[in-house]
Amino acid sequence: MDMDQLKRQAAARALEEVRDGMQLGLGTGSTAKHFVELLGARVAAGLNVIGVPTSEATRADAERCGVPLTTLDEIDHLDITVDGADEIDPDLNLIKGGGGALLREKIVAAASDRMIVIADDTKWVPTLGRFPLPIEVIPFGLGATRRAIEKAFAQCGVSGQMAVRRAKDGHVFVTDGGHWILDAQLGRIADPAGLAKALSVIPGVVEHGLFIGLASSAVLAGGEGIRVIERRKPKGD
Ligand SMILES: O=C[C@H](O)[C@H](O)[C@H](O)COP(=O)(O)O
Repeated sequence: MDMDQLKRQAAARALEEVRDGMQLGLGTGSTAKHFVELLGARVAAGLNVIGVPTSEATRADAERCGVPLTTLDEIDHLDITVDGADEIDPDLNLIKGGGGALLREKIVAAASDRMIVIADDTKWVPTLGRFPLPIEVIPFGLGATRRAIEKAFAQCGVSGQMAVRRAKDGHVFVTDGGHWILDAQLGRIADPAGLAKALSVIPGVVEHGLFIGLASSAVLAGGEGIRVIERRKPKGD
């Protein structure tokens, strides 16, 4: 079975958790796109839900698939967010942002009662850090922000190359919020919660791709079937 089929299977399993009347966060990326498509088919068949997209790409997909949309200004909470991830560790801490949507994804996940992460099982890692950590930054004063990030890395016992993300055409990648992304090749992040805290207080850092204590469960699709892993600690811990 190819990777895309596995992603679709994970998305289909998460869809089983969706009930009529729910308010949903709609993730971004190739796996979340499957969820939006499958959800659209259920909406066409009469399911009544409303979604908040985590990117302009997902907004376009949801509109194409006929999923009704709203915003976090119009509703006060979400029942479930379904989103992909770049890495998932056994505590269900995540690295996200490979597609550049980490800021809106984190806002939406934090506003949700539950976050279900959907992925093929290659995303499951014993320790986060193999995937470059995306850090969304304000272009102004980037040199100072980089130095502060490097200091935070040293304090947290990690190090590695950091580069401004570029789009395929060579131009600097600009997020939906108008910011830039630094991708940091850290290799192994022994204390993701500590690093998340250290990065969050740096002026110029808008958000980072460490999602700590936000995922409630992970649906992992692999050659041997689907595994659902529930988070042991309560949300927010
Ligand atoms: O910014 C992008 C998101 O965090 C994605 O959820 C993440 O990159 C995983 O994407 P994919 O399902 O395409 O591997």
